[in-house]
Amino acid sequence: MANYSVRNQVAIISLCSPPVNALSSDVRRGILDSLKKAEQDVKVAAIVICGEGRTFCVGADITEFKSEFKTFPNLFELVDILESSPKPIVAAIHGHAFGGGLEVALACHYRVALSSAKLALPEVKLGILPGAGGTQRLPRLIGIDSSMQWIAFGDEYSAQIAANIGIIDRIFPSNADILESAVQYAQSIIGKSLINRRVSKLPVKDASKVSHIMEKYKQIVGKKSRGAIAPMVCLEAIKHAALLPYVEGMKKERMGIEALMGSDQSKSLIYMFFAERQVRNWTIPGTGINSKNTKPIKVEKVAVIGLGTMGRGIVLSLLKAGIKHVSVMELNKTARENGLLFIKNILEGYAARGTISETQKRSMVDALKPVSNFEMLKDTDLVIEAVFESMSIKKDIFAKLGQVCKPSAVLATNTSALDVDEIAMVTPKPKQVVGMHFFAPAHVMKLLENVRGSKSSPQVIATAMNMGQRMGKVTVLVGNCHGFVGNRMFRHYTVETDFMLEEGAYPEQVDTVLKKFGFAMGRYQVGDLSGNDIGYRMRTKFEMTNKQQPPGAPERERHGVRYCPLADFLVESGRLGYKSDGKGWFRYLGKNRELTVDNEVTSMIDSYRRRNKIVPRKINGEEIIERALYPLINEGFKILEEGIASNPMEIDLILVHGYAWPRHTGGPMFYAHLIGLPKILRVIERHWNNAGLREPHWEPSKMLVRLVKNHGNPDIMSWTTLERETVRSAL
Ligand SMILES: CC(C)(COP(=O)(O)OP(=O)(O)OC[C@H]1O[C@@H](n2cnc3c(N)ncnc32)[C@H](O)[C@@H]1OP(=O)(O)O)[C@@H](O)C(=O)NCCC(=O)NCCSC(=O)/C=C/CCCCCCCCCCCCC(=O)O
Repeated sequence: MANYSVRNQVAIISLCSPPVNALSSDVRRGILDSLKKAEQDVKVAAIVICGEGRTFCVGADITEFKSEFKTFPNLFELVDILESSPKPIVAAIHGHAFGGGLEVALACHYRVALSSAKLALPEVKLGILPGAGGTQRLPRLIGIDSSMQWIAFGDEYSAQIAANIGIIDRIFPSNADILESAVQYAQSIIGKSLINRRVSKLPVKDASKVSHIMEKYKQIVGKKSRGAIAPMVCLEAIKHAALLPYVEGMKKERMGIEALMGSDQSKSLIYMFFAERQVRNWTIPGTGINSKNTKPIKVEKVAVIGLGTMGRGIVLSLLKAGIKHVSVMELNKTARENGLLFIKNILEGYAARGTISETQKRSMVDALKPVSNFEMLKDTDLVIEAVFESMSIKKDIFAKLGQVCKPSAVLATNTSALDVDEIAMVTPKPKQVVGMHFFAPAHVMKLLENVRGSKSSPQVIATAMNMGQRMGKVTVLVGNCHGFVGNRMFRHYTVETDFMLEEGAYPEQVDTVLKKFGFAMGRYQVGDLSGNDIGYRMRTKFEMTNKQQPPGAPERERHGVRYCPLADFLVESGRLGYKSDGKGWFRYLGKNRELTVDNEVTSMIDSYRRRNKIVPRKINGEEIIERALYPLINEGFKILEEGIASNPMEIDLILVHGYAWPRHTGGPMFYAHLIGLPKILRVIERHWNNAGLREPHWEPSKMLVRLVKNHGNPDIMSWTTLERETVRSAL
């Protein structure tokens, strides 16, 4: 709804729909009714639209997208009604003016804002476009070039930047009273002509350059938003602002939003939006323990052990989170000096770019406390161990931590696959131990996979979850198993793509198909970028690599299971990827590391096939997608079945934020839901029937089988509940 009052000739329409004043049908109706009152009241000479509570308005109510967003007044009807008002309207912005909220502001005749306010047209991130005139009004205010930048990427901008380019007419200090300031501003414009204040009537300044600008953004969007439809539709709509009168441009904008709204990509992106918020409400399956009934321990002093790649990133994340005391312990002198230098350089970079102020930088540097022995960690609240991935080294460290740290200290291990319970058992209080699996580089990557050990106490889990959120990470709580959620699932992707290489595909073909699906890089380029030796080291631990096999052992089998050694050959011939002189699955040439197909790799694959009498066959794109992605989905269901994740959203967040799964498909589980579970199961069963135990990753998840058998193609939101009911009724 909207509240209405009048103060000294100024009508105030305040949006009132906590927590973020989304433009639900009630709010739109409230604005319209209030506007009518203001227009009819002869004592009113100007109008202010503001937001109650923490923000101006975050845009259309996303929860209404399925139904109510069309009811009168629709948002695009409302903005035209506002703009045509005979009385001047001032938008008073604090907090956020996002999406439809900014479109409402653009339809007002003046816009004022607190300096702390943020503005954006982020609809593209939900797979739609600003369909309430945003693509037509913004170019008339700031030009085609800047509009494409704002709308095709959907990023937020400060009120000051918005003022610099002409969106905001007046900025007030962040501690000013926005309503009071806006009312005074409104009084100052009473009686002024509105001729140049109706944005839809303005010309587009850089209209003549539209083709050139369009080409530029098409290129950028093609690279940055691979496979996403909405950014291109946004660009098209903005182009029409330059070429057509407002009313005609609006028709094009309408066509654009009609094409996008309800599309699979938009559904996926909206699902992601809610998943990112839902994940804060963590729960331990089957226990009743959750974020609502468990309080974290107060954390003021944190320590990080190890200043290698992971440790450095973790320290930076803690500093950015505002932790004022971060002890860093690295016993190797060179690693310590390099690590500290790296951290300081990154902070310098943030300050130079204005991401943090000089004062913030200084206080972050002051917060760094190098320590040289375990004793110095005795009053630390949270210790994050980030040393080399070796069980014996980690156990050694935890045994020492268990002796010196105070009983309430939370002891976290940053491991990507090791058993958290085994590490915990060397301490006197295993309930204080938890896993915190960061992704490299930890100060950049948004994902944190927190691992609950079988003994971790609820309070300790809550503390790790809370710390992840303080660091601004998408923090997902998972159970303890080999590889946790992400690595456990992703392994199948690499295994099955390698099998396709054996059978007839080549790395460039696989990568091209995966990029078309939306991955920023294909499986083989990712291997080259992160280093093919990482997987090799892991396989070495399980005595699987080519070199470790006794003479005469079957080349295509390990421990009775199908195996493809091509990745081993690659590493054993020194082709680790980018880092080994640009040689990996591909060759990377020149300063720009241009990816090229390397005949040496092609010959290696061909001669391997000849040696093993494999007659290569043509593998099409559909088969590549199914075989690369479906085993991973199957594993996702096994993870749900075992309670390692408590719902599909958690799995999807992990794959999207940690493994670059294309966001616009919603992650593997949402993608499975879009494809339909019966089809997914059919393909999995076909492979399983053909391969059997030689390819165990195709063994269908029991949960998936049960869901399809009992419910056909149930909605993703009901999967875990239906599974629980089925299992309960079977007991
Ligand atoms: C940055 C934020 C604004 C704030 O962040 P933060 O402070 O961290 O708070 P959050 O935790 O994120 O949010 C708090 C709670 O609020 C909920 N929330 C947030 N935004 C919305 C929203 N827009 N709608 C509903 N609910 C919202 C959030 O879920 C939290 O809830 P909870 O506490 O977890 O329960 C951040 O919130 C943010 O970024 N929000 C999103 C902003 C955004 O994306 N805005 C754009 C929305 S889309 C829009 O505005 C579109 C406008 C054009 C519509 C055109 C309409 C015309 C259509 C006609 C065409 C007809 C087509 C027909 C086709 C057919 O027939 O089908």
